[in-house]
Amino acid sequence: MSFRTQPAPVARPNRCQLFGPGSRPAIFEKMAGSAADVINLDLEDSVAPSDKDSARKNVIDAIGTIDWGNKTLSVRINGLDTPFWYRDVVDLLENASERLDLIMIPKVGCAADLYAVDALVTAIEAAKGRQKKLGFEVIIESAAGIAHVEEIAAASPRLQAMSLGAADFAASMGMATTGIGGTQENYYMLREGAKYWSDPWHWAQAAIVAACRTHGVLPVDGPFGDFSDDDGFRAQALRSATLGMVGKWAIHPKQVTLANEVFTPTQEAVTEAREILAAMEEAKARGEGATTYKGKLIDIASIKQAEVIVRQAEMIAG
Ligand SMILES: CC(C)(COP(=O)(O)OP(=O)(O)OC[C@H]1O[C@@H](n2cnc3c(N)ncnc32)[C@H](O)[C@@H]1OP(=O)(O)O)[C@@H](O)C(=O)NCCC(=O)NCCSC(=O)C[C@H](O)C(=O)O
Ligand SMILES: [Mg+2]
Repeated sequence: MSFRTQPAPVARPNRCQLFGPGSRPAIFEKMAGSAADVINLDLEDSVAPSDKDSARKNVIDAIGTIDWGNKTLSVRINGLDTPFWYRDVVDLLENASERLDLIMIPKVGCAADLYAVDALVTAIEAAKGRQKKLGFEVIIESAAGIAHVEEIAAASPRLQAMSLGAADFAASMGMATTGIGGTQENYYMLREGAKYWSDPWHWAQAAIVAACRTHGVLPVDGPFGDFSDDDGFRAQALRSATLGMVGKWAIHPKQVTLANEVFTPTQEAVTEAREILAAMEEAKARGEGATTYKGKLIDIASIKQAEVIVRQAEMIAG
């Protein structure tokens, strides 16, 4: 381990982030009643430009009037390249109740993007005497975002989570696909006539996880567009969880259960992790740093791996 230790991210469940357009208030109660840990009310790309003002009003009203339970409540503002974002921030901070936990900043490209929003938020919080400090989450969904991912992860103490936005990311990178996440037909290796599909999102996910873990931010996988494909969603989510991501977006309510299942450690995994910890305790008592568990090597690094699973399970159980 470096002399600089790895900071822990905020300790709250983030297995599923359920999105809904701010222009569709009829679904807000349904979102609040879902099993998602995080609710994202959207002012950005699911809202037509002509509906931006009314969506903002819907969202501000809903923050204060709907019972969101113990969910983390987030609003996705418009991008910093639009004429809408400053009004989103000003109206939310001046008029929304303090039930709002986070704003999500889309299409961030550099640390200065967060600096700009932080400056505005900080000024309004002080002017309005808001007691609760607003948190941030960001989406990495451009070539600039992934190129500057580490400086973005380090950019603001308000930053709690970072997601990969596969749709805008693919567009910005010039990727030859209209798919949002998942397997891409033409991304395969060929060996002796057989195709072996690879994962075109893998490298960006790994870069996001590394940047997030370095700076104590939660890494999250973004949308999976084909909500009729449960197996495809599950496979994408399992890959993300294996890489170190803590959750995934749902763009339809049927994806919530799938995400919660994948990002909740199974009882079997928790039992095994606890057994590894117990085996290492016994090894330590014998003065050994390494031992075997079910015929495999375990050592001091195994303690840290097992602790990740146990901590996650305990945090979800509350
Ligand atoms: C995708 C949808 C437009 C589908 O809506 P709809 O046609 O109404 O679906 P269903 O008829 O199957 O709905 C079944 C019931 O579920 C309710 N419903 C629908 N959507 C939601 C929701 N998001 N939350 C809660 N409940 C929902 C319906 O009202 C039906 O209820 P009932 O009649 O009582 O049975 C729609 O799901 C939708 O708008 N999804 C969210 C879209 C969104 O927010 N997109 C933005 C995030 S993804 C993105 O931006 C890309 C990213 O930035 C990137 O670059 O990668
Ligand atoms: Mg996007």
